[in-house]
Amino acid sequence: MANALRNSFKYGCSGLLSQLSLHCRHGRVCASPYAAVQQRNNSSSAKIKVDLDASTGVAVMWMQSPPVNSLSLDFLTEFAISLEKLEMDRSCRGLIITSTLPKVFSAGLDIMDMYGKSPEHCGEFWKAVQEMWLKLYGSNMVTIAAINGSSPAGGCLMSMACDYRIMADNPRYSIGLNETKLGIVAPFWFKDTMVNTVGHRTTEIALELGLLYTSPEALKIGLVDQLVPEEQVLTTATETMTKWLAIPDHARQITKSMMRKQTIDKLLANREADTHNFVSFITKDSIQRSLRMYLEMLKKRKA
Ligand SMILES: CCCCCC/C=C\CC(=O)SCCNC(=O)CCNC(=O)[C@H](O)C(C)(C)COP(=O)(O)OP(=O)(O)OC[C@H]1O[C@@H](n2cnc3c(N)ncnc32)[C@H](O)[C@@H]1OP(=O)(O)O
Repeated sequence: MANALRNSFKYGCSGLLSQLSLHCRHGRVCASPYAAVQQRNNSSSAKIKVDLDASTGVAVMWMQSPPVNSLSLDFLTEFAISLEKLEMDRSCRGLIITSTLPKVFSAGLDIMDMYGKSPEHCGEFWKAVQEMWLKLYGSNMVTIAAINGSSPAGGCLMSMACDYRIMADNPRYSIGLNETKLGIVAPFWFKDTMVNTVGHRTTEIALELGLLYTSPEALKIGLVDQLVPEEQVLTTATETMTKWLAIPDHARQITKSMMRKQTIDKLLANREADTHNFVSFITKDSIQRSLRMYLEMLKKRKA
């Protein structure tokens, strides 16, 4: 199944499901009758569960991949397929992303998918990371990250790709792009997404030092938009969604596109080179050593 889904990446942004779709009025993509039948049911797969409330048009995507919702190739494949299904479903206007796991929203990219793997695997993995970001950052839906735990690196990228971020008010939870701490470098589109969120100077300091911010610090720099007690993260996201959905879709979507298109187009124009760059960087012996040391550090910290 995962292989079949992954093959859909061959078609770029318009994947397997998009081939079943028709273009509707107002440029909104809608599903074929076949796909619509599929989408009305709430779907659940191994790592992601989606609950779509037909009465409100709001879907909640639960990340449920223990121990830490790391973004593995399989996870990213399921994520992209779930997102694409919702995108094509005319009844769905809003998406809330959250985690079923205690303490962790997402630990970011799965380090095991970058460590000791072939260049072919690394290339496939990176394309899936790009696809996740392209789909989420460019989504027509209102997207809200309900961050109910730590969200480093790729988890922070996923949150920043949403329209609004609500985080649990708990100083034990952290969020940020900490790549340099692993001895790796956030690519330009991670950097651009953060610049668009918190500004150039804050991003410069954050990226060079690989800073992880506690939730109060993240609010202060604007990396998240709101802090609430942990048990209220999802309800607040649902209330916030109602406000966003009160805005006519077409006006909000065009505005979103105006704000984000340039950043998206930059990756679209450089996708191959970006993939090549990642593969040649990540497979270097020195980088592999850094990743091994980081994995050992994670294990030691636990012991
Ligand atoms: C041109 C080159 C471009 C390169 C660009 C790369 C871009 C992005 C990079 C990333 O996203 S790299 C991932 C960075 N992520 C992190 O640094 C997070 C590391 N993890 C943590 O800090 C903690 O695990 C946590 C998320 C705060 C949760 O803490 P907790 O105490 O609840 O859990 P742990 O005991 O630490 O972990 C449990 C278990 O999961 C393993 N693990 C944790 N994170 C990852 C991960 N990202 N990938 C794979 N595995 C992970 C951890 O090692 C533990 O494993 P076991 O010891 O149980 O086997």
